[in-house]
Amino acid sequence: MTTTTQPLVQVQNLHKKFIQGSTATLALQGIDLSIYQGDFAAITGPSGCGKSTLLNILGLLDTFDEGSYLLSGIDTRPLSVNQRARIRNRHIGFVFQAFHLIDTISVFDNVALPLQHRGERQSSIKARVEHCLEQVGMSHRHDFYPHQLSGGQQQRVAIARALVGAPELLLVDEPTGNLDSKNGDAVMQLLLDLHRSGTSIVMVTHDQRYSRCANRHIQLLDGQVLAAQQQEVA
Ligand SMILES: Nc1ncnc2c1ncn2[C@@H]1O[C@H](COP(=O)(O)OP(=O)(O)OP(=O)(O)O)[C@@H](O)[C@H]1O
Repeated sequence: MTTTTQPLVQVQNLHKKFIQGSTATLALQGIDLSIYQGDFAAITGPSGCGKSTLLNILGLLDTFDEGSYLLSGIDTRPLSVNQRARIRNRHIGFVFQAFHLIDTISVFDNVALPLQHRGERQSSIKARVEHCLEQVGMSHRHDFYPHQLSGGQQQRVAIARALVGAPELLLVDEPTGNLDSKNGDAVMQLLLDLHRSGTSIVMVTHDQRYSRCANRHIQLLDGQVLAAQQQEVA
């Protein structure tokens, strides 16, 4: 698909430090990065290089110490906690390695949660949740509970939950990390289909097979961008 020149994500000179007791860790040390609408960007790098920290900041789940982060042109730095939560709910979908589904409610209710937080009408929630469950091939399990599903099925439901609010940006952290290769391949195929249908995706992965599926490859090392390049999709 065609990429436009409008950056969805524009990060400049981003720094993040964690203090734990007497130890300070410079997790991000001057990251510059632009993600465009229509991109599928894979972030790779050795353990501890700052991949999840960067993804959490892009998802407004964490803050940074120095630098700037514009999301769709909005300066995220001065936003209040409530404003961040609202933008997250409206513009960003998050998929985690560990799924993070709520075990005490059904598949349908898990997927509906982001729309319920928006206060949408029940009839439109129902239609949208059904559509997203259909999209990830999980309609037949809508009244199951998460613990009654396989890992691959749970990840599909988590993807449906991330998609339900029609986010501009899907952030995906090691989506296949807890899956066997068959389920991992199926989840990756689903992400590729979503990208083809117009979703912009940033994905952290350790798996080279999957990073080759992306059209941009961003390599981190020690909290810095080692290389960022366009690539032919494998
Ligand atoms: N909450 C925290 N408190 C203290 N240090 C942290 C915290 N979160 C991350 N770090 C440190 O920041 C560095 C970057 O961590 P991060 O989780 O971003 O790495 P990563 O590249 O995602 O690693 P992995 O591939 O192993 O998941 C690590 O050295 C980590 O120990």
